[in-house]
Amino acid sequence: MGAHKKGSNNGSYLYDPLLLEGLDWSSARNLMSPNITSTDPGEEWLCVRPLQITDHNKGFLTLLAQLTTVGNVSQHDFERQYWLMQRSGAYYVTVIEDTRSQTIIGAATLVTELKFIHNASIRGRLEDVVVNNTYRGKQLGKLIVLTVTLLAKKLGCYKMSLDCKDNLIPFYKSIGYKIEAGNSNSMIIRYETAPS
Ligand SMILES: CC(=O)SCCNC(=O)CCNC(=O)[C@H](O)C(C)(C)COP(=O)(O)OP(=O)(O)OC[C@H]1O[C@@H](n2cnc3c(N)ncnc32)[C@H](O)[C@@H]1OP(=O)(O)O
Repeated sequence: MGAHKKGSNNGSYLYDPLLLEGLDWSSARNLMSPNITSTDPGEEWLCVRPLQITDHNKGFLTLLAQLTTVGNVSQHDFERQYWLMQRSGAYYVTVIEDTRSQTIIGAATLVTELKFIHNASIRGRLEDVVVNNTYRGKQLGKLIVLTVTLLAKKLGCYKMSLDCKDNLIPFYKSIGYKIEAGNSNSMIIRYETAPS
């Protein structure tokens, strides 16, 4: 399946950046005004691309700290996780860089999960969505979520799902996500030994 093929990148990206070039933005045409896309994000200093190993030095973890607890993640820890993700082929961590300051200002992850069901298909999960608070309200949240959502479709996922706080339901509804009656509960067990 496409999602788990080794990309043609030389190791400098988490996944093949060419995957972001052929996304079909036609279904998102009415969801944003003006119409921005991953290849045309509206400003020449904005770049939507796969995570790179050098993003540790571009504030990627500082950005994630605006989403949740990151903890003490050294460069070594970051790089180990990066290579494990790249080797698995299932992680599509996607970022927005402000190239003027070489800072990561937005991120979202598509995690793909191989299935036996649905004709041995793939499903997608949306994870770790965040936009730097000084850049919010400019459609970059919609842009990064739609980018990985369209990528999931392109990779052949039969569905994409997410967990979010109640106050974000309108945000996700505005870009096409739905609460399915009787089928939208999220349940959890938290393990005390692991950070929350
Ligand atoms: C699956 C997950 O990862 S859920 C976790 C989501 N991430 C977070 O909660 C981290 C902190 N929050 C953020 O980083 C940002 O607020 C985001 C990513 C949720 C939204 O980023 P933004 O760049 O501000 O989004 P964008 O400008 O595209 O906003 C789109 C719309 O959603 C609305 N919206 C954005 N954030 C919120 C919010 N927290 N609550 C309610 N509505 C919101 C905006 O008002 C806007 O509406 P409009 O188009 O009618 O004006």
